[in-house]
Amino acid sequence: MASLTYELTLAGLAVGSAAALTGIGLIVTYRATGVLNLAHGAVAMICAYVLRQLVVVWDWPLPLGALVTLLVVAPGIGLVLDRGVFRPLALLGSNPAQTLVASIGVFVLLVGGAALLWGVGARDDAPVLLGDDPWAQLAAVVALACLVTAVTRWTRFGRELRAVVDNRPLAVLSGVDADRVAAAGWAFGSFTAGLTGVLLAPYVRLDPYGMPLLVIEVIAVAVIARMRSLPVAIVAAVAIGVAQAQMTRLHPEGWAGPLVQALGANLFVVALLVAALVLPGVGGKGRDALPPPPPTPPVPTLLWPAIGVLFLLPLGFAGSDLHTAVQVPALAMILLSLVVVAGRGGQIALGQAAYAGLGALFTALLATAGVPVLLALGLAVPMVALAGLVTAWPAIRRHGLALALATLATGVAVSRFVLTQPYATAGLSLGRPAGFSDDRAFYALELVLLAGCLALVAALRRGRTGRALAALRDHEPGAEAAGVPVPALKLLAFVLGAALAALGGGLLGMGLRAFDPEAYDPVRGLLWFAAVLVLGAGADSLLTPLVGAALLVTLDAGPRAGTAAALIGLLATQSGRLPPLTTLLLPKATEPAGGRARRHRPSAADGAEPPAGRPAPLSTPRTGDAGGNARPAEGRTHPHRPAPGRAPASAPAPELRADDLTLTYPGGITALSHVTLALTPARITALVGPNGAGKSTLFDCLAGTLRPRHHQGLITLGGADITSRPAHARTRLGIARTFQRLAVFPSLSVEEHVRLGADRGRVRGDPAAVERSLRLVGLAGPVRHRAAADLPTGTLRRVELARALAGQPHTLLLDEPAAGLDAAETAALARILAALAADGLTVLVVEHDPDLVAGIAHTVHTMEGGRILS
Ligand SMILES: Nc1ncnc2c1ncn2[C@@H]1O[C@H](COP(=O)(O)OP(=O)(O)OP(=O)(O)O)[C@@H](O)[C@H]1O
Repeated sequence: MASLTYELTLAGLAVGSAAALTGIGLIVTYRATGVLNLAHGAVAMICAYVLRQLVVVWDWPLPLGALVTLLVVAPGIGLVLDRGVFRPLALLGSNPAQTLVASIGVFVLLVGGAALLWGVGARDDAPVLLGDDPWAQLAAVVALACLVTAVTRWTRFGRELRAVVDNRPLAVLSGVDADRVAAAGWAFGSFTAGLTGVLLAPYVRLDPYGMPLLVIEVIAVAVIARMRSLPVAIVAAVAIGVAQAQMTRLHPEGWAGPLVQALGANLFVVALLVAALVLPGVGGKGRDALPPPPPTPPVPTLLWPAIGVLFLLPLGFAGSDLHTAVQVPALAMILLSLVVVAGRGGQIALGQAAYAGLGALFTALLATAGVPVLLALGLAVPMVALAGLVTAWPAIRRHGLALALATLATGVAVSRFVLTQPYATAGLSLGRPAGFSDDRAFYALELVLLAGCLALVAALRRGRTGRALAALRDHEPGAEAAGVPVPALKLLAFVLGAALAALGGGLLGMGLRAFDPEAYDPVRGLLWFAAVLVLGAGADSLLTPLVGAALLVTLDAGPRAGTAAALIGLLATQSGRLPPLTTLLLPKATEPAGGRARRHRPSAADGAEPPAGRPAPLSTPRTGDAGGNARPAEGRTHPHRPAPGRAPASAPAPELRADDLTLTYPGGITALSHVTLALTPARITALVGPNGAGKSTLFDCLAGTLRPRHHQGLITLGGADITSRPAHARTRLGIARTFQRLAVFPSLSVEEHVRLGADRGRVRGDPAAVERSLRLVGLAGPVRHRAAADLPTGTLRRVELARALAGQPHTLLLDEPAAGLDAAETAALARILAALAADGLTVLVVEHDPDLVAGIAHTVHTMEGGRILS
């Protein structure tokens, strides 16, 4: 027994060493470049193939082949990735989500390229480089980690690396060549990937798909090490490797047996899932969502019948052509699911293949149990939607890269623990519905279902939910401030995406007349995600799934496997620099306004259309004595002159107050210390003070962006405790806010912004609310149809204000509303705020502009050092 334990420990050490090596490479690349390289495993696979080519096919001596592979090819790949993909992206100022898409592109490109060059079959003749002594492998890994640590601690390069990691712009200003540091990071990272590949190749299946995915699972090790600590990465890798090996000894009876065996073979997947869902580490501060789409024109109405005809053409096909075409509508539905989640919702969803696979699996299970197959599919879709709810619930709370990893890990886990396990898939049969067994009839059925799904998604995109999803994608805190329940909406996107993917997956299985887990491999999920982004889901277009499915199926049916992956991967590596390809099918973009752009010449009669680059002043007339000139005395009553665009106040506004708030940030800074503040209803309260006084923190506590615990103080509205109410719920209670840094949604038009506010505010369903708000801020002219991306700051401040007012709040919180406004615009703003207060609105203004404060505020509070002084 002891010797078995030792043998298994040795086996675990070998796996753990390879995992540790991957962890070291990922961490060094991440530290030097900020990129979590999902393509690390694909580089490992390419290097393993190259060594095999040199040594086995071309008969080079092993040491020479190894030297060339590890010291020339591997670092060379890293340098090419740096120069050709990631540095240009960094120069464009890409966000982490774009970088992640590019690394998925590299992954898909290398997998497709390897399939094209070496075929998809597994090779079992990879040369053995180091022998199979795990202690030697572990020693090599520890030596490498020590070397990296020594270089970073004690060399000039190491100091430069640490400077770049801490603060890249400052390091560059201090004369550090950050590009050189990044290039070295890429070269080293690729070297470790190459070493992992050539060490692992003799012991795992060397094929284009298997090894890259194997290495992706090992990202767990780097996440556990918080993308920082090499010793933690090594210990975690070895511990998981050894635990995984020891689990192979366990053979419990009954149902647990196969599950424990699956766990023993996939412990790194479990670790990745737990690490991505629970541990802090990667992402966090980065943008959660994919970037807003570039401007695209709406699909011309005439194009749809043409596309319809193209999709009807295969009904005239026969034989293998028709059989191949059967896959297109099914795949289009899966890609449509990605348009909803990633295109409109902006969420990075890398596990969509799993939902498609579950759709096919549940359909097959029900059909095998005797349920008619069409009914089985109908039942499978809500079942997978439920699975989507359960799996997305923990993932949606993650941000940035962690969300990407969580969805990827979920997809891989479903694939490893369900789709590929005999206990779930043995003895399954999957056929086609009665009456639709021949390819032509089945294709027609698919077309009907696809048309229904397209109509459903089109309706969703046009309505409230579509607007809210686009807002969520463009600016999450802004969407929340507009009353959008962000977690629930993300969940809805994932659930809807899972349901559509399940329908497509089920049809794909029926088309093939079998449940084939390979059709739903996680690598395919990455390919589909990249395809949708490259072809235009970034542009959020319904054309994308149709074009994408036709392209992928056609290329995959060609003579060379891997063509589709290589092409999509190549395009994805250039994402951010190329327009989405489906836009090439469309006429040139004019004015992007959520598909409703209209060309319109400005005229005086149009209202307040601002001249280019210079917005017109707000349209509110001077009201009372708060017109921007005279300072209203505290407690003085204004003549009640309602703002012309605002519904008359019905009841007095409830009082919003903070009581005894004390808030300390994680770094130990006490931003608020026993602060009490009450906003007098129907009055303007200003909060002033030096930088760092705590104004924004107090503002965020009132708005719900920050939620103190109860022992840290109380926030009440009309006497009711709202301390734990989230921001969107406070918006619905009538507390609207704007942001210090503009929170607008670039892809939405001015009018859509205001509609969003009206959809989710205190008063909903008032048909006049949108017009009133637009008129109030002077945006009722043709400018209402223009996308926010095209407008200057002054106009956008008015858009934000109109959005906030459209829900008819009783309390308005404004964080530096005059930032970026010129004198005329500031005076106009003062007039409108005075009119709003005269109309019964409670206003809080955090502002640095003394003139604005002096002109409008009834009460001025000064803050300093986290306290209210007066
Ligand atoms: N997320 C955070 N983590 C840690 N410390 C923070 C955070 N946000 C603010 N602080 C610190 O809390 C203190 C109060 O900051 P706050 O932004 O509320 O001040 P402010 O008066 O709004 O300043 P400004 O006018 O510059 O916006 C400052 O010392 C700031 O550095």
